[in-house]
Amino acid sequence: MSDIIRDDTFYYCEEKNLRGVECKATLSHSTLTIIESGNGNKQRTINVDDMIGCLCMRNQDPHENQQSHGQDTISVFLCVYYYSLSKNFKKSPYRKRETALLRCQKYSTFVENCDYVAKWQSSLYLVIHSNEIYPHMPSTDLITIDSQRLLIFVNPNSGPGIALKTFNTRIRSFLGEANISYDLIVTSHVGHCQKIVQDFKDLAKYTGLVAVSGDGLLYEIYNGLFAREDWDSICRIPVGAIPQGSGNGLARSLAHFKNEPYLYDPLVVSVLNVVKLKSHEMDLCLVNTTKFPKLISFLSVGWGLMADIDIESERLRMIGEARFTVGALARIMRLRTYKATVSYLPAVSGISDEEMSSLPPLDEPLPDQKWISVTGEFVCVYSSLIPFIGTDLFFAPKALLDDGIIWLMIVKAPASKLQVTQLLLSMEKGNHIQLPWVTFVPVTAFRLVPDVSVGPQSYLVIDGEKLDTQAMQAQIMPRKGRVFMR
Ligand SMILES: Nc1ncnc2c1ncn2[C@@H]1O[C@H](COP(=O)(O)OP(=O)(O)OP(=O)(O)O)[C@@H](O)[C@H]1O
Repeated sequence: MSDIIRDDTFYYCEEKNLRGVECKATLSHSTLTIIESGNGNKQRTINVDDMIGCLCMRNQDPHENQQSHGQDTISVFLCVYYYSLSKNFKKSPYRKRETALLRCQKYSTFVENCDYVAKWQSSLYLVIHSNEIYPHMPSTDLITIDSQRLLIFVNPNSGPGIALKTFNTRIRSFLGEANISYDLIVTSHVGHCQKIVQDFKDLAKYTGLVAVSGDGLLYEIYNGLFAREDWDSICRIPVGAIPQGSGNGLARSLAHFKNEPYLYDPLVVSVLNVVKLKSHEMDLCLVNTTKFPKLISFLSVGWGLMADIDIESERLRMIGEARFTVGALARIMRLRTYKATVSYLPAVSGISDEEMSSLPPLDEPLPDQKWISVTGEFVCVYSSLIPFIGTDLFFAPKALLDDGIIWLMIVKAPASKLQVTQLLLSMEKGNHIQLPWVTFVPVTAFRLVPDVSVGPQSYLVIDGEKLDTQAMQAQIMPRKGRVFMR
């Protein structure tokens, strides 16, 4: 097979037998195959896609040294870490941590065996980790694992407040197994992460920026990047999402794209997306509001019912994502409607890139052509770039990372409490888009002008972050950002 990168004889070891059984190990671009010598039936195939890293280590087993009277001082071990897809007792799929331990005794000295295992280790790194040339980096030198470094932000107050503990107890060991270097910043207040990203001189030296948090810290990362002078190049730095918040739409959506068993253990599938260091282009959205002329959104813009639920349930963040259910019940009991004009540019309207870059600003009227406007009372206006806006909120079932589309939902009044309940319940499976009283359209831009002169006001919520009700306009920025996804 031409695909073979390395093959050699090792001893396949288990915890209780560190001498191991002689085997042949063959590494290709897609698998590591270990076959017991003289017993072709005993074969183990590990998908490269499931591997996160490997370590080279010396024999540490005191019993073995006693048994062999200290004679085995030459062996070197190669430990491969992988997370294979398995099924639990309920037959639900999950990622199970496994290791393959191979003992090398090819040469008569420890140093020679060490050198040899190091060669295997380098080959494994090359196949496990993406060696893509990162567009945000100043140089196009060959990227090696030693030159990769992540800047990781942890929000200790995300969701139920265990993000830092989770980092120390679980995430750190994933990074160790993957041999990924990193700098860690624990955020201390609102806006801390955004300021660091905005002011960090040498940010392009990092392979990527990672948020161990909810979507709120990711919003700070994107807006910190957007505030930089080098935005046009630095926007290509990959961003990673490790979910610890009460709203984790991006992490959930990435798992959905890869068909990964997210619900069983959101952390493991999300860490896998980061440590492979493979990135994909992602649409972003430019949002102008009356008070904030330029914001970046990677997730959603909401106003009305769903925005109210998000904001009013924030004080329940300690209960994690269940806060949205409790908040929804409270809001449906006191259902409100709001007056506004909503205008949108359907994605099928065949608008050129040039026209997109010269859309009228928020304070100027929209052209009649191509734009559709609706004035009246609304229950909810909500948009998203990606499929999931929360773990159980499958808002835009057809959304892709880089489809160039803002998926816009408009729910006009009147709508009964029953209808609104049906809307929220059917969102779990993405069936809300078929409800006859829901308008769900792919657009490239939209404008919302609330009538602030009357009645109760809602919030304007961008990626889960609250603004007072104000006029806003959003437009797609196709493939402007990047995200870590294996
Ligand atoms: N140390 C901190 N203390 C309090 N707030 C912080 C801290 N660090 C960051 N923040 C802010 O917390 C907000 C919410 O963060 P995050 O998204 O991580 O958690 P979350 O529980 O999912 O919240 P939400 O669902 O509101 O986004 C962010 O907007 C960020 O500005």
